[in-house]
Amino acid sequence: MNPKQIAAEKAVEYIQDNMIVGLGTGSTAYWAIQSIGARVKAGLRIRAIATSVESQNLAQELGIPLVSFTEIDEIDVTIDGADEADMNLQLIKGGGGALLREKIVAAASRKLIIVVDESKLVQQLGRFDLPVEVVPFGCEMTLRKLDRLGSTVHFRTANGERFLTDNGNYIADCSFGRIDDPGQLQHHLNNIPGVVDHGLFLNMADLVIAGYSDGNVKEFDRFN
Ligand SMILES: O=C[C@H](O)[C@H](O)[C@H](O)COP(=O)(O)O
Repeated sequence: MNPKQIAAEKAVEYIQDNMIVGLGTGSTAYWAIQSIGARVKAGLRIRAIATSVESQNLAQELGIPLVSFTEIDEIDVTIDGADEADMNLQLIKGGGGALLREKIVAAASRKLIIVVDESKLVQQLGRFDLPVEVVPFGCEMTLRKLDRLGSTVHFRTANGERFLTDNGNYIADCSFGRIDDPGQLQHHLNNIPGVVDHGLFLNMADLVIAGYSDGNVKEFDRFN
């Protein structure tokens, strides 16, 4: 079994009957959705809310019942991936461009479980370029402001075009190098008009589950 699948299947053990479940996005969350789909088929009764069109489509294919925020105001548990997780459970997310919906879902969740393979565990955030979701209007100006924060920035592209998020925005990938003070960076990013949100998920994760290539799985909580 691959390490992503190992971590994802461990996380799915936390799901119980009657829960509202947040479905993450990406190649690790994919395995969690597959495993939830198999449990639903076997009789598990849950309702789910997806963090992207891609995850929503997968959930529908697997017969997982979906709800929207008009019907619920709290999510019991969300299982999502990450691009980096440090030992304080601070995260960089958004490598797949889904960070905004992921953050909305994470902020509505009583428990956020992050599933990763061992390569995502870092001492300090910043090796992975920080994805920032930017409104198209004035985006060149917004990019300059991100640049002035000390990053090397470029718009993400896909198939030769600017990558568009599910929300119709662009992603600016920002290379800050080692991020010594994520809280301060978050504050600066939140103050740039045109920045919708960014991939720093600070003090949001309750548990990180890491899968290892030797078949092991480890759980890290806030207090480790
Ligand atoms: O926008 C995408 C998400 O934040 C993903 O959860 C993150 O990029 C990790 O994806 P993967 O599990 O494919 O490495």
